[in-house]
Amino acid sequence: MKLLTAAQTRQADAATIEQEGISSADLMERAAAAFTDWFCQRLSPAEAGEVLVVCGPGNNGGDGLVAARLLHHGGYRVQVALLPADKHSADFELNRQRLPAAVPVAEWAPAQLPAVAPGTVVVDALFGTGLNRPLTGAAAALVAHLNTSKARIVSIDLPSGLLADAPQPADSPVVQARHTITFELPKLALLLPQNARYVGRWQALPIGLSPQFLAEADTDTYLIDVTLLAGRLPARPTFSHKGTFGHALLLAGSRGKLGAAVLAARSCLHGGVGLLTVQVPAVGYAVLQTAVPEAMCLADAHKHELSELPDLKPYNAVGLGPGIGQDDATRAVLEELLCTAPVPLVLDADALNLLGANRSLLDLLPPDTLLTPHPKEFERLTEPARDDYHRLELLRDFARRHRCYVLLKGAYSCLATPDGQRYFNTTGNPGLATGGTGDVLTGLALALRADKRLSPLDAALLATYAHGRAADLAAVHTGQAGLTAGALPHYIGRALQELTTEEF
Ligand SMILES: NC(=O)C1=CN([C@@H]2O[C@H](COP(=O)(O)OP(=O)(O)OC[C@H]3O[C@@H](n4cnc5c(N)ncnc54)[C@H](OP(=O)(O)O)[C@@H]3O)[C@@H](O)[C@H]2O)[C@@H](O)CC1
Ligand SMILES: Nc1ncnc2c1ncn2[C@@H]1O[C@H](COP(=O)(O)OP(=O)(O)O)[C@@H](O)[C@H]1O
Ligand SMILES: [K+]
Repeated sequence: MKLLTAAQTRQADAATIEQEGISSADLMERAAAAFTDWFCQRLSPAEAGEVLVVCGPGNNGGDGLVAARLLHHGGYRVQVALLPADKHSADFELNRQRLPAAVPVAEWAPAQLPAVAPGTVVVDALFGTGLNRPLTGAAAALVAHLNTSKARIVSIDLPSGLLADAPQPADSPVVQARHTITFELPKLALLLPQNARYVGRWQALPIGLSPQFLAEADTDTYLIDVTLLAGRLPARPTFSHKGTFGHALLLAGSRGKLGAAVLAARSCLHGGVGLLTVQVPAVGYAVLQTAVPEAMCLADAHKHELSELPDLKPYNAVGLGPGIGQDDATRAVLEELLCTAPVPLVLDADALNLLGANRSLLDLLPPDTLLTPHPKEFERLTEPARDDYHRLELLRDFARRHRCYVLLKGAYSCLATPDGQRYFNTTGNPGLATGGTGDVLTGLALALRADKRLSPLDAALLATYAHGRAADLAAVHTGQAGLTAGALPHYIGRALQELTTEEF
């Protein structure tokens, strides 16, 4: 699926209105009805108590007015607070007229803002995608008032004061919502860690925006979801053999960190690789042979660190990084790998830290290499980012300059491609915030990179999505807190199966 800018969202609204021959008020009714359905499914009138709908002057405020009417008809006790404004949108005016007289409406002037009791349910319909500058004056005062009230705030489309897809000063007034209910597609701002305290939990509700517009919209930013991945993972042919799915080499582990090698190796096998060879420091030989009997094992000459690169001819892909440490001998292995690599590479963890500490090695990165840094590792490869938008710029620049794929890991991991595209992942949960889950991702990405049937992009997209999906499947049984990296590989097969396409 595509991610649209605020401007494109407005165009999508307009295209839908034109193509369906409906009025903008009809579309507003549809959007607000979707919001109200969501609301009613979660809170009964008794649970909600008094619902305060706070409306701005534009169409976001119009959504709020429609929601107030629908909630009133649904048996909720509703009152409406209006932000004082000189002008209002036409659909705001229309829905102001349509509001039943039984719903109390008051303009809330900044000098005398009524108290909002703790626990009050507030529907925030002040500003949405039309926000074009940080809030000041009466709007800023109202937002500060709501934020200090301990109300339960639900934002329509966006937390008011938050720009949909652009940075803003850190001290801008923004509503702190518990839930943000957005329309059709998430906005970029909802995916960024720096906005988590405003957004709360978000959900995108379909409102039937023009499929034609969405299909044709020009974008470089996508969501990794089942729609995007459809047809990218071919089924395993009946007469396939282990050679069909490639032979991967995993270089991992050091003294005290052999678990990383075990996790990545198991994950690679569950990811469907044909053959796996793991090279570990000599101290890890018995560990690997016992813990992962399906893998062949090479013992490095060095007891505690990786110090030598085997002949790479047999392999379709090489993964380096999990648990390797940053010894000089291991840096030399990385350098040799970059200079000689005739095969696709996946680099993670200390392989990235070694690159960061030895920046001249970056020029040796073979094209289409996949790097999987978390934000700290990415910073070591580049520079400290001013904010999440700046980090995304650095990410795009890095992937372009080095002609590689970079997966910046997090709650919504973002894959940047050599041609400047960005893909945000939609699977996974906070259960993944535990040691070793990144090693599992490396193993899975290595398996898919070794599969000659997949492009570098498809391998990276499928690995990212299936890793998060495996965590979602696992959490059903383990809960999020009980999720361990060791449990994750057992769910990878099912996650991949869901994505597999049988050709007809
Ligand atoms: N048919 C449709 O299109 C549909 C739209 N939908 C809904 O519409 C929402 C977008 O509506 P919108 O475009 O009217 O913008 P909105 O977010 O209400 O704010 C604009 C108003 O705020 C003002 N303003 C801006 N910044 C300001 C600031 N810092 N401080 C103060 N004022 C500021 C600006 O005036 P300005 O001063 O810039 O002239 C203008 O008056 C969208 O999020 C969704 O909820 C859904 O119903 C689906 C169908
Ligand atoms: N809150 C979260 N929600 C979803 N995914 C998460 C969250 N926290 C971490 N992850 C995922 O877990 C993995 C952690 O990787 P990493 O930080 O390298 O861990 P480790 O080094 O311990 O293996 C990444 O794939 C990341 O996207
Ligand atoms: K809002």
